Amino acid sequence: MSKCLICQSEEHDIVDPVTFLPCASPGCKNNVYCRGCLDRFVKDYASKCVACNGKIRITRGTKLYGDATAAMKKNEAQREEARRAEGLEQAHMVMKDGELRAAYKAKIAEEDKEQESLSLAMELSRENSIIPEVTAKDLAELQRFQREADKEEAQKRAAERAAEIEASEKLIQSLTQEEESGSSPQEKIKSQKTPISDENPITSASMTTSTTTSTTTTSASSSAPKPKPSSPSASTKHSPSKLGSPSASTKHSPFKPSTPQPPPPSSTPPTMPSHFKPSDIQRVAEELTAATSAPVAAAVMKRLLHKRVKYVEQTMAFLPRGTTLFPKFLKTIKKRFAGSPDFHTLQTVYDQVTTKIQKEYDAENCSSSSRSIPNKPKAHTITGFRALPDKIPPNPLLIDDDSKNLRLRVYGPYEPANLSLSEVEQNIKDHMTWYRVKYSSGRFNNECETPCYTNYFGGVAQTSKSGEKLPYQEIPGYLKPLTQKVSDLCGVQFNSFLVRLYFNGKDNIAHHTDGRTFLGEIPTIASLSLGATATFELKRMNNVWPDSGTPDGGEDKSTPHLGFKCKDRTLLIMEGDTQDHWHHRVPQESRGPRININFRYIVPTSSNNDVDTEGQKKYYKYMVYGDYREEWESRKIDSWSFDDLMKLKGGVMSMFPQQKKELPQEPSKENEREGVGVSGGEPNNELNKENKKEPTEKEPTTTATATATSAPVTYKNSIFKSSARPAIKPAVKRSNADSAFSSKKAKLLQPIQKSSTSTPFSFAAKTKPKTLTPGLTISPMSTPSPTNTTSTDAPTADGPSEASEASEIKTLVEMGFSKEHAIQAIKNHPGDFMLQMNECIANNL
Ligand SMILES: O=C(O)CCC(=O)C(=O)O
Ligand SMILES: [Fe+2]
Repeated sequence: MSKCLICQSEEHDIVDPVTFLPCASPGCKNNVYCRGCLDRFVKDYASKCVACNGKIRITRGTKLYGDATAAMKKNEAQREEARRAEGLEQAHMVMKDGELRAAYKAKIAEEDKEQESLSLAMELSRENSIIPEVTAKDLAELQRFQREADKEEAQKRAAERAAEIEASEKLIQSLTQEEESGSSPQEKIKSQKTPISDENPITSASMTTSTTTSTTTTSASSSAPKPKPSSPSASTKHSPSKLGSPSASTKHSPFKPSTPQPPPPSSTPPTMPSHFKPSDIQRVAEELTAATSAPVAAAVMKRLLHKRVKYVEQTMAFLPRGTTLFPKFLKTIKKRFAGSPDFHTLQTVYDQVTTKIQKEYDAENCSSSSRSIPNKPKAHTITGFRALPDKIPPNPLLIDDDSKNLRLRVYGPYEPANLSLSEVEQNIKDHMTWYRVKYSSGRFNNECETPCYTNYFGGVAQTSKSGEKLPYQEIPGYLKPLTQKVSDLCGVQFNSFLVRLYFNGKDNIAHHTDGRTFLGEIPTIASLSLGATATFELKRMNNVWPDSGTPDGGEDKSTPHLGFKCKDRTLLIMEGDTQDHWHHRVPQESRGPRININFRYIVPTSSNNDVDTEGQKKYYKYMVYGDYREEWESRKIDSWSFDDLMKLKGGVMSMFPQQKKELPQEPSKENEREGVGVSGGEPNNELNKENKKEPTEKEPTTTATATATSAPVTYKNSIFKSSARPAIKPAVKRSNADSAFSSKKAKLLQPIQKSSTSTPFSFAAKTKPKTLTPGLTISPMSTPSPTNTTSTDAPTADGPSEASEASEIKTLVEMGFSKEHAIQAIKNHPGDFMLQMNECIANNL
C-alpha cells in the first residue's frame, strides 16, 4: 500500500493523491501524498523535498503535482515483487528438514525489533503531535468503540429491564404473600432495593476521581466520626434506614428469603472512594426514572455513572491525569439532552434529589471537613499571560482548570481527516458574503457598526409561536462537512455558525462572553481560524455581565489574563463553564486578513417556550442585517465578497503580487443562494450585555427603503451591481454618519470601476514585497479623494498621503464631526475609515 508520506494515511485514505514533481531524485518519484498535505508542506518548507530532504527550487511556474495513479501502480508492482522475493528467500532459509536457518531467525528478530521501535515512534509522535492525524484517528476509533458499546449497552439494558420486570413481579408476589401474613409492605419495599455490590455497574471504579460541589456527599457514618473518604465499604456504613445497604437489603432480599446473608466483612477493600455513594446514585436514578420518561432517565444515569465515564476517560486521554471527570461529564450529559423535553425535568429532579441527599448527610453529623475530597487533583495554576510554546505543543493543548472554570482545547493545527481546509478556505473566499452590520443601540443612543465583517448561518428554520418566520440561512454546502467534523470532535451537533473576516489588524472583537441562554446551559464554542495569526485573549470575570458600578468592571483581578496565538488552522474549543466565567477578545494588532468560523448550537425552541427565537433573531441581527431586516430579506442592502473587499481596501493588496483576472458578468448563483445583506458586525461586550439582559430590545424607530443606484460595476458577487443589490437609502435619516458613509462608499467605488486588476490573495503568502506594484490604481479604503475619482493619491507603502488625509478630514467634517475629532481619528487609525468614523462617533457622544 502507498502511504501519504506526510500524514501517513493509508492508500485508500489519501485525499486526492498526487506525486511531487519538483524533486528529481529517482527514489522520490513514486512517493505519494495527499494534495492538501503537500500544499501545506510546500508552504512551509518549499526549498526541500519531503522525502529525501534534498534541495529543490519552486518558482511560480513550477508544476507541483504529478499523477499518483501510475506511481501507486508501480509501488504495488514493486511490493508484489518484494513479497515474491521474500517468499523465495524464506523458502531458501528453511532447511530441508524444515528447521529455520540461524540467519533467518536473526532476520526475523531484527524485524520484530523494527516493528517495536516503529510502534514506539508512533506512540511518541502521537504524544508530541508530530503526526496530528494520529489524535484525530484515535478519537474516531474511540467513537466507533463507543457506538458499539452503546449498542451493547442498549441490548443489555433491554435484557435488564426484562429482568427487572420479572423481579418486580416476584417482589409483588412475595409482598402480597407477606402482606397476607401480616408485615408492612412499605417496610418491605424499602428493604428490597437492589443491593449495591461491586458487580453493580453503578459502582464504577472510574469515579474515583470525581468531584462536585453542589452534589457533594461523603462517605460518612454516624458510628465512624470521620471516616476516610476512601474507607472500606463506605456505602455500606451509611444508615441503612435512609438509603439502604447491601447487608440490609440482602438480608431481606425477597429473592433469597430463606437464606440469611452474612454481614459484609469489616475490612473489605475500598469500593467507592468517591464522595458520591452508589446508594445515592441509585436513589437519584430511581427518582429520575420516576420523574421523567423512564428510558431517558435510566439511560442518562447508567451512562453517566458507568460506561460513559469510562468512555470519557478513554476519549479524553489527553486530559491531564487525575482530572475530575464526574461533574464535567454530568454537564456533557445535560448538554446532550439539552434539546429533549425531558431535559428540564431531569435537571430539576437531579438537583432536588442531590440537594436532599446532601441535606440528609448534613443532618447525620457529616462535618464539612469530611466532605472535602482528598483525591481532588491539583488544579492547574494559570501563571500569567502566556503564548503557545514555540516547540511543538501537545495537540490538542488542553487547559483545564476547574478552580478557574476554564476549559479550552486548542488544536494547532486542526487536521480533519479526509477534508481539505485549503478547499474550505478557498470556497469561503470565493462564495461567502460579508456584512458590516449597522444598528442603532438604545444603550448608546447612536448608530453602531460592528468591528469586523460577519455573516451567520443555520439555527432553526422555523416560525415562532406568534407566526413570525425566523431569519435563517442554510449552512452552505461547502461548510457542511467541516461543521460535521467539528461537531464530531466536540460531541456537540452544531447547528449554526458565525463567520468573521478581520480584514486587517484594525478589525477586532472586544471582550465578551459567548454564553447565551439560547445556546443551552453549558455552551461549547468551537472556533476555527484561517489566515493571519491573531492573538486570542481571555480574562476571568467575577461577573460576565457586569452592571455599571461593578468593581473592576466585573473582572477578577486576581487571575492573570491568558492569551495565545491563533494561527492558520488553529481550532479552539471553549467548553464547560468557560463562558460563565471568562471574557475573550481578539484585539487590534498588526496582521493580515483572517477568517474565523465560530460554531454554535442553538437550542431549538420548545413548544411551550417561545423565548429562544429571540436568540436566533439576535444573531442574525448583529451578524447579518442590523436594523435592516426587511431590506436584507428583499436583498437590498450592501454586502461584500472577499474580492470586493480586496479591491476596496487596496492597501492590503499591496502586500501581494498583482495578476490580471477576468471579472464575471453575473453575480454567482452560489452567492445569490446564500443570501445578501448589509454591512454587518459584532456586538461588543456592551452590546452583549444588552443582548443578554434586555432580550426585548426595542425595534429601531426608523425604517429604510431601497432605491436603485446607478452604480454600474458588474463583477462576481458584486454588491455594486445596481440591478442585483441597490444601495439603501434610509427613509428617515438615521444619523449623519449613515448617509455620509454611503456617499463615501459610492465614491470609493469609483477607482475600482476603473481598475481591471484583481489581486489573488493567499493566506499562505508570508512575504511582503518591499515595493508597491507600479500602476496599481486601487486605493486603500481611506485614500481616494471624494471629489476626484481618478485620484492621484496613490497609496504609498508608508500609508495615506497628505492629500488623502486632507480628503478624509473633509469627508468626516462633511459628515458632521468636528475637524479636531476628525484629525485625531485619522491620526489614531490611519487608513481605516470605519475606525476613524467610529472614533468620531465616540468622541461626539
Ligand atoms: O475571531 C475569533 O477568534 C473570536 C471570535 C469570537 O469570539 C466570536 O465570534 O464570538
Ligand atoms: Fe466569542
